Amino acid sequence: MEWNARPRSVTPGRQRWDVKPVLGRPRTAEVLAAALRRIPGITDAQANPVTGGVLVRHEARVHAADVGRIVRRAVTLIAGDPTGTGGRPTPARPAAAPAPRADRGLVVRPVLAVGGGVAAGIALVKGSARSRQLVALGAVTAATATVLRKAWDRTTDASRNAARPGDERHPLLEIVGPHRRRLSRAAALSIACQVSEIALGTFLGWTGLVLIKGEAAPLARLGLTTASAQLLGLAGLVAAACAAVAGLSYASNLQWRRLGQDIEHDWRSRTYRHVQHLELGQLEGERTTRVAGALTDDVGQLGAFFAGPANEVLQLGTSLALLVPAFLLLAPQIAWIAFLPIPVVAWLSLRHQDKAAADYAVTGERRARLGSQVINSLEAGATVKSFCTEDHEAERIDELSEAAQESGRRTDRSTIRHAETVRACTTASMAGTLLIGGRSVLNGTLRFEVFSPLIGLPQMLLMRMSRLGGIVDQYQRTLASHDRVQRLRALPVEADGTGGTVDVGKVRGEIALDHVSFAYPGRTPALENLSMTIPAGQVTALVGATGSGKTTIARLLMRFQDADSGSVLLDGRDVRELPRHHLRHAVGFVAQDPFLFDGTIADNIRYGSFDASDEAVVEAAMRAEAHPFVAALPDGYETLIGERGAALSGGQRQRIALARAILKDAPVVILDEATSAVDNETEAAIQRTLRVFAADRTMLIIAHRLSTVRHADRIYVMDQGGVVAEQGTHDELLAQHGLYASLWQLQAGEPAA
Ligand SMILES: Nc1ncnc2c1ncn2[C@@H]1O[C@H](COP(=O)(O)OP(=O)(O)OP(=O)(O)O)[C@@H](O)[C@H]1O
Repeated sequence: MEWNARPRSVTPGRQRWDVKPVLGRPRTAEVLAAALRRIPGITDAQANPVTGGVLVRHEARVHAADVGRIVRRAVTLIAGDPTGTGGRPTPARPAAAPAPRADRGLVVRPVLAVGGGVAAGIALVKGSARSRQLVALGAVTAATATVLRKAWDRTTDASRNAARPGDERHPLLEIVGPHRRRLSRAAALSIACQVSEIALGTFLGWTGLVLIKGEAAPLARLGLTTASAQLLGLAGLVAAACAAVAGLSYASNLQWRRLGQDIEHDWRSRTYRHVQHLELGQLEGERTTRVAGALTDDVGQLGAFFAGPANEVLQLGTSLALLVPAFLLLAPQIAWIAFLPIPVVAWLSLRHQDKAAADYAVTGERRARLGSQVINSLEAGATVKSFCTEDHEAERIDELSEAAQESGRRTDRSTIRHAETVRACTTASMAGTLLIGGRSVLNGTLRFEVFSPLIGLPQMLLMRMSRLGGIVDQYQRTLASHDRVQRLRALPVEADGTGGTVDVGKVRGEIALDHVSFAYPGRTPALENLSMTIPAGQVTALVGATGSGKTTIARLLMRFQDADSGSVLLDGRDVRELPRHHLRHAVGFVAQDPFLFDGTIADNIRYGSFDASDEAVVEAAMRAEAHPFVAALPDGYETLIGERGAALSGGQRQRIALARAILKDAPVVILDEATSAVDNETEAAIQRTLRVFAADRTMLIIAHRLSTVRHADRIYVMDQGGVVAEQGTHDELLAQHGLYASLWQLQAGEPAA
């Protein structure tokens, strides 16, 4: 039989698999790896479409066999293999799986189990009816304890994600964070509400008793001797219990919802703050939609769990805490059947949880891809139309949407199947309680007065139990969301220099690169052993081949990236030692593709210099040659420019960005192709004003158009691999008859002198 996934090696915390469906399919490999990485407890996953190998790293406490099941399940979902075994007999545990945690329990538990089994056997064969019932109850309790213990172990293991090593708190406690007081308030109200509900159920049971038997003994003991007095008393009690249930339910629901909102707001603000301080390289390495998803859907899920399912869990717990002792005290002979569904349902939920982990991860990954593609296609509107590829884009979305729909359908199927199985179990148990309890009443071993009020109570509990599947479902989603948010929060923030402060007013602006080498991850070096000086108070230009590392130099100076070796110095101090904010306050930077925010022109010019006066804004715009076109707009500086400045031309956008940098008034200014989109005449005007602006500051101009830099004090001509091919003034470079001279000849159409 053909196989889809089989383990190649299994060592503690690490498994290698051969996975056929990823062979020669980079996209499938990517989706599988990303889906596996989403699963709580799996710290890393790589899939190689060339070799078909999948490497999974996981936390030490997650069992190797569980990881094996998850990998198979995810492969099955992605490959569409309905058997769920990868087409190959599934070994109970991958070949070299590590032994389960060695503890004394390995010896003690079997001994206890064998001893308990023998004792139970004797009681069943030789004991009385009562002892048989007690054995049944003991078995139910032991099964419940075992399954719940396993569930708890798993959830705590799953919570220890790689992002927070050493943090032993349960993820739910971590999610609640500082809102424990509200949680306690909400929990207290829920418990009170639950007690009222059980009281209401008991009163209704007593009402039945009065109607059938003519009296309810507990009420007679309260002095209500006649049936009509008891009914009247019960009416009052029922009304009071109803009012209490309604009031407490309202108050507790309000508290839970507020708790959910507080948690959501708190996590969103803290996570967004963290994201803002991430290293730029890290942020650029993450898909925007993925980050946005974590900040919206995932933090929403954290709050939603507390707004709903957490309350249900507590209500279920309270019902159990009240009903189990009540049954044990009053009707131990039917307690075992009333509570039999608990271990069964808990076990089913656990099994479902195993499957759901992989299902949700694959579904989530496919949805993320769909969302990302939708945004990409919408943003590329003009490109799509110009290439007439509307249908192609629609097909791409169709394909991704179908994939998401397919895995969503599978997830829904297994979730609904689980919920219905749980319902069947609880209903069967309800019927069993009625039959066995009824038989006990008939044969006189259970008094009707005791049985009557108890009949309705487990029903309430079991109805809640039937929602356990949904709660586990939500819990699973919450853990996965928590894990994704934590992974985002585990990305490193920018480290700050410790070499003292920088007084921006005193920065001279001398920049030096000293034997700098730098390569972007996985790429050949962008700069190799580069040394150059950018003197203070002068205009220096970088020109040369595309991809020769000009922008990279600016990024190293801004500390968007750090050099792999060598150093970048500002006024003789290594930029890595300076506080990033001080350094960036000292440098004005206009990027190749400047970003304009959705807002007015004035807001955009003022961005970062929020206290600047209107006059200062207009003056900066004049220096950037932006004023004439802004003044001609009907709303002038108050004109709204749309997302990314969509309502402006490329050249207009550049001038707004230039005005923003001018307003910043920094001692060092870097212009990276800052005027590449403006016409020659406007650029000449900008250069004239910039010459005045540059008089007392250091200016680094990166440009392809040589007319932009011909007046620079020094020009560096860069060549591939980040090396300086030539340097000098415009005239000196022309006289060299080298690379610069030929570029000039090409652009200006005039030969070098
Ligand atoms: N974020 C990035 N990740 C990986 N590689 C990058 C990244 N940015 C730039 N590179 C690579 O580094 C090299 C230098 O790029 P850089 O942008 O510094 O060149 P440039 O001289 O400014 O080019 P251009 O004149 O076209 O703007 C190029 O090979 C480029 O592909």
